[in-house]
Amino acid sequence: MGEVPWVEKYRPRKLSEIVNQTKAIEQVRAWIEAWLSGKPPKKKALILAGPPGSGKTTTVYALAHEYGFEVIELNASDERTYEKIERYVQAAYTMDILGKHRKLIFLDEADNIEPSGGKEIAKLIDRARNPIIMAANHYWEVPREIRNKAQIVEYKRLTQRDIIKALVRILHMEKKTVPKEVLYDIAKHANGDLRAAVNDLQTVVTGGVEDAHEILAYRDTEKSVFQALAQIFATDNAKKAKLAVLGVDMFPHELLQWIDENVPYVYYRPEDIARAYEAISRADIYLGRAQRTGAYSLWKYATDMMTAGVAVAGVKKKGFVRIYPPKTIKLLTESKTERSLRDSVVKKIMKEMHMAKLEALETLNYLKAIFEYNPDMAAHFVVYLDLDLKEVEFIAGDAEKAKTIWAKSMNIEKKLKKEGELEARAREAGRKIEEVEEAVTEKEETTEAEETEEESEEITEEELEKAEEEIESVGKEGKIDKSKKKGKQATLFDFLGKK
Ligand SMILES: Nc1ncnc2c1ncn2[C@@H]1O[C@H](COP(=O)(O)OP(=O)(O)OP(=O)(O)O)[C@@H](O)[C@H]1O
Repeated sequence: MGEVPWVEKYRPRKLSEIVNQTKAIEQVRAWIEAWLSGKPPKKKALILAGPPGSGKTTTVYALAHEYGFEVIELNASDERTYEKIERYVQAAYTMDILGKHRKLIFLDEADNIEPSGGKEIAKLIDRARNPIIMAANHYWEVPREIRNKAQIVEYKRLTQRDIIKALVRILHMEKKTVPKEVLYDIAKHANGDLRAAVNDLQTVVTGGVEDAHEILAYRDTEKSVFQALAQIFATDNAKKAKLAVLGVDMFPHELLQWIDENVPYVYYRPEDIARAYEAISRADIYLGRAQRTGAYSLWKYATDMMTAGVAVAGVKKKGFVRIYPPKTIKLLTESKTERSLRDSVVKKIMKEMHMAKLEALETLNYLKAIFEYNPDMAAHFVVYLDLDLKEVEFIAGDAEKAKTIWAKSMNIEKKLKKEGELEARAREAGRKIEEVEEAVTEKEETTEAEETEEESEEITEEELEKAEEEIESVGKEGKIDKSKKKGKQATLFDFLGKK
């Protein structure tokens, strides 16, 4: 039996113990008291909206505890959610004869509800005889029909100070200490997520503080791989396991290593371990095939196998599961610089090619192949994506190759610059010609009847010649088709037409 997860052990039992969410708690209290007064509030559902680990779930359980409700917890990604809500939505509101508690329906991850499900659930809210509370990280992703029927309660992102205070309290109760800088590091990396911070603290304390830095190095503002793995290993629900890796900033083969190495810590029965590795090996086959054939659409199936396939492999150990970073691969030695180079290249691909992150990661693979085999084309990408030399070295994976590509890209840049200048000059010449022509027209219109033809000829002739020279010089550099030159007027109109 594993150790009890500290996030559960130290979850506040009373609303008053919830840190730094005073306004939210007040709103929740007022709403539940309206239910208890016998006259349900205008909005029969609440949406607790805010970042992960800010106290939403904790609020629901503390509320139920204080006001005597039984929580019926449902997950939006569960296929049968609707059915289940329907069952409870109409359940007796008062305590029943068996002395059971009133029911409070808690629907987590409301931002994962499909729009069609949203309509159905909105209808159930209308009929509800029990309080319904939903939680969501992204309020605007909750279906509109549900948002219309629910009161929003906002949860703040916890500050580093809040997090440190909570961690110190836990350490005190556990009679443990960790160096101050580790504590600060945990709080910083948690990015307002107290659950992640408490899990990190337990990992560091149980695993020894020496490797704290190594573990914390993987935490960043994106969803951490630790959280994703913890979710995969905590569920038997295939859909939930698949969703867990969304937002994890990793290639599938890296993720596979993480899952692979953690399987033995999660499963203990040999047959379950075997089943999990079966799923992993299938994922590996898909990944290999994708790599060889360039059919990166296979990544999706690989990811499904390694998440959902592993999650349903058997009976998991109870309690806190410590997730270990993989030891056997280069991943660990991959320096921070390399990771940040990859991130910057991926960002550029996303921006210039209007792609989502996963597509950009796939594209990076194609680019790697192009940089390996086709330096000319690679050079065009360097210019197009505005890559710097370090990024080129990263994609090419070879300093010599990178140099060749870089030199080619410099030539392209030069050519483009020259073309740009030529175009600007051509535009300028065209502008001058227009000015002259306008002057001529004006002159013709205003010329007195007795004015000689010669005089007007004199002015235009001189100006036109100048403009012609300009065209001539641009034309020499290949920008103007001189074959069209037939005479003064013809050349001008040709050129203007070309503009
Ligand atoms: N404001 C808070 N005060 C005290 N403890 C908190 C607070 N927020 C989070 N925690 C701690 O972090 C853990 C996770 O919190 P909780 O489950 O309430 O997060 P959540 O907001 O529901 O997150 P998610 O959106 O990921 O479900 C809890 O066990 C609790 O110990």
